[in-house]
Amino acid sequence: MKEYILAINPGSTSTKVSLFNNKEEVAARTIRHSTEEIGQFDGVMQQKTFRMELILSFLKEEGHDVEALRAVVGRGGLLKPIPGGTYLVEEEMLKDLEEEKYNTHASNLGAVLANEIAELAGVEAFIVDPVVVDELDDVARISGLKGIDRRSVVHALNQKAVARKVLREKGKAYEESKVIVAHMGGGSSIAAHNQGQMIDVVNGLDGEGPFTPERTGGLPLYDFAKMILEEKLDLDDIKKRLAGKGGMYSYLKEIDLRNVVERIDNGDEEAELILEAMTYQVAKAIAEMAAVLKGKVDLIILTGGIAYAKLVVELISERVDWIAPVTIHPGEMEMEALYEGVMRVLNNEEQAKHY
Ligand SMILES: Nc1ncnc2c1ncn2[C@@H]1O[C@H](COP(=O)(O)OP(=O)(O)OP(=O)(O)O)[C@@H](O)[C@H]1O
Ligand SMILES: CCCC(=O)O
Repeated sequence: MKEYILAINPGSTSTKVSLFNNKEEVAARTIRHSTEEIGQFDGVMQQKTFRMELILSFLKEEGHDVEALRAVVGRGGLLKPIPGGTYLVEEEMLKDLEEEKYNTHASNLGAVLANEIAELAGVEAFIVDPVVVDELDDVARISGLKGIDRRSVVHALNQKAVARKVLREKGKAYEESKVIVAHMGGGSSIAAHNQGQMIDVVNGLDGEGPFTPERTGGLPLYDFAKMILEEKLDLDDIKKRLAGKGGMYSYLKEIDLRNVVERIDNGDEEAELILEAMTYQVAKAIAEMAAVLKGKVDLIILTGGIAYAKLVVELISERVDWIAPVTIHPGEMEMEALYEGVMRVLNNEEQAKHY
């Protein structure tokens, strides 16, 4: 009987898979990929077969066959700007992802892998709240240079799921609240949620806002332009410098924040300064979003893997808790949010959207 939902969340260093049945996560695995494993591929799309085989092995080892799947859902990637919701994976979407029309990102594989497995199972594939969910106010799109618009690239899936959960626990509705969510992981995004709409976001992928373990965030533009010319960097070099080899890694050769905290505990002053700078920049981005919400902020929520670090939470909170109370929700709820998104469609509470 077709009863299971398979959720697939491809990240830069891992593929997370979960199997759900009847509101229960019956099996889950985070398959880690070493730098060597990933390094043998030219790009993200070339990793499709490699990751697909790992997902099929997961299913087999958990004692399930693709025939048992009722639907497959993947984390949505860099697509054209679209409203939030659950989308059917369709040809045009796959084409944009496979051609990397809107840039490269591990999550681009979400729809592609979901589609491959759904085809084997003879069922439909979906994505939910992809990273390009666009609810920006028009004023937020203006960059300051005609010809370049700001765009919404944001951990929409986790930001919205966490905001809904935290607010529900406080007896408030997401659609009636004004919150700032800072997702801090390998990448970071900070968004102003105005009664259910992310009306502005600090988009770390495009080089805005705070640096992260591996990304630069915003840079002094003139000096970066000089660096490009002096070092004769091509577009691939620039992308790597901005995401992958930027941020904390460029100073400390470290992307695992736990190791940085350990270095600080052992008296490493450079590590202490860099960590303080990262939290300082996150705090500034939160305050920027407070201005977007005209100072009327019900809650600030810190989430993502980095929110597990007590020191980070303390350093950010002491700079922003004058704006609104700070709540933490470490880690992410992405797998659960993918499942819930699909079930809303399968239960006819919502219509699947077309790309
Ligand atoms: N318990 C912890 N204490 C401190 N830092 C942690 C902890 N767990 C994870 N991190 C840090 O969080 C970062 C990764 O966060 P996360 O797992 O959210 O990222 P990701 O899923 O790879 O990327 P993204 O969140 O951008 O999708 C790493 O720097 C990691 O060291
Ligand atoms: C929000 C997804 C893009 C990123 O990794 O920052």
